[in-house]
Amino acid sequence: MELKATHVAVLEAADATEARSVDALADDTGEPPESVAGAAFDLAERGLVDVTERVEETVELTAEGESYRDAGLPEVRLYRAARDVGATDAEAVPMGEVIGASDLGDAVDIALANYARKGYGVVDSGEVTADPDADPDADAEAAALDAVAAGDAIDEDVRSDLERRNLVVVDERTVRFVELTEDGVTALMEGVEATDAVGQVTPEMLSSGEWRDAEFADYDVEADADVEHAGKEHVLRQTAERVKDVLVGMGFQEMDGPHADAEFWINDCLFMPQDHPARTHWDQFALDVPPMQDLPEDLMDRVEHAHREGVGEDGDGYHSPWGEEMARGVDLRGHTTSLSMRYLSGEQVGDLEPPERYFSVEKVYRNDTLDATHLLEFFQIEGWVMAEDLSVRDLMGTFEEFYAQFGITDIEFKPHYNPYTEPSFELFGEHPETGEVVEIGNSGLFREEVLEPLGVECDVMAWGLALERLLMLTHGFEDIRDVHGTLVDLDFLRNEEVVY
Ligand SMILES: N[C@@H](Cc1ccccc1)C(=O)O
Repeated sequence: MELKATHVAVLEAADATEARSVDALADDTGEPPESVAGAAFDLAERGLVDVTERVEETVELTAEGESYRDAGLPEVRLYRAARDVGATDAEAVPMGEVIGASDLGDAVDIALANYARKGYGVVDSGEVTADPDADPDADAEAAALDAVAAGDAIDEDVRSDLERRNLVVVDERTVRFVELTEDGVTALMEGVEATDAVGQVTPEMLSSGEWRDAEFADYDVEADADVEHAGKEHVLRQTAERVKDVLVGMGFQEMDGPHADAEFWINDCLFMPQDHPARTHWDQFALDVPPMQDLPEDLMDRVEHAHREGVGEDGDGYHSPWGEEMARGVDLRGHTTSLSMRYLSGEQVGDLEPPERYFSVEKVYRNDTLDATHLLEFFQIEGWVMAEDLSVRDLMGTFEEFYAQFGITDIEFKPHYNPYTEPSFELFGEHPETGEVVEIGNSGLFREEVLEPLGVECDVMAWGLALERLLMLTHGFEDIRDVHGTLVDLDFLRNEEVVY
């Protein structure tokens, strides 16, 4: 039998009693592993060898993982500090005191993000408890960091927690093994010879004229070609564009505005009291930049009045503190309702006359804990309709019409509370794979306390829907990180076409 030289070398190096790895064969033959793998696949097609594959994983500590292995996990250090200053499960100690007693530095947020999850205690309203029964010496994640450093296997669940915290990285590689078949053994016994047929012309062959006498190997027109993955629009972007088309088709115009905005537009205009828990850095990202100067003074006065005294005849404000300084602070917007406020106030495109419809499909930022259904930044489908005499039926009808365009016809509504809408409704849809009911949006009719300062005299119904959740319902994936970030499902992103 005549074979190409690499094929002969691979066949001779392969064994009938032991599957040998491509790397081992590459060492023996002196050929690069890719050529060995290519030859092995050709030989397998002729039935001379079997090729099997195995995915091998290696787990390694990241620099951050390494640093916690030395200094201790931040939540463990927080727990020890809390116990040192006398916290128990019944005795909460102010956060400042606990942090002061610790050596946490900028690891405080990381400590807090993991503290309760691991049962060390509770962090609430700036105070920390510490469960005396918790045993920091038995911390499974700390033990796993040591195990990884020693090259030992660790528990799957702990591993995914550590991966999520970016304390370990898992590398996967496919290892191929080649084993001689009976036909391969027979072929070797009968004798295989390397053809001197040339597979590829080289520049040297051309300049020396050697090509004239060479015998060329047949060109295999049936051989598999490499798959080239061209750049393409991300499925989320495709879906965003589709959402825009649908809303434009329903008569809406698009809004645009700053990602980093004054709290005034993000919160104060929305009648969110300045001491509302959602306005702390636990929930939103504050920016260390100068306060925003450029805010409409008269609107600010009216908003302040609504907060302090309320609006209308029997209105009653919050009687809680309200300060301009906080209103001028700049945050990454936690919702795009800040854009709705800018437009409704007339600041963005001048005064509006009903009926008007506006939308945006834009990014928002929240200090959430990353998990299968939460991201720290995601796209919100914001929208509002300004018209006389709107009712809950109009709101529901609009959603039914919108979601039907995506094949979703079983939307459910649940009464909800927002400081800025009354009534308010959360929207839910059924996950096509798990059957679970997933929250997909939040909506309502803006209150007088919001509309009057803005100078809007008719009704406004409004909503914020999550684009990623819409995609979960239409495509059935269960983890939002399949489309975002470092854990994305590349096959899905490469091959999925968005057709609604
Ligand atoms: N801002 C709300 C959504 C919403 C917008 C407008 C009115 C009511 C609700 C959210 O982010 O959840």
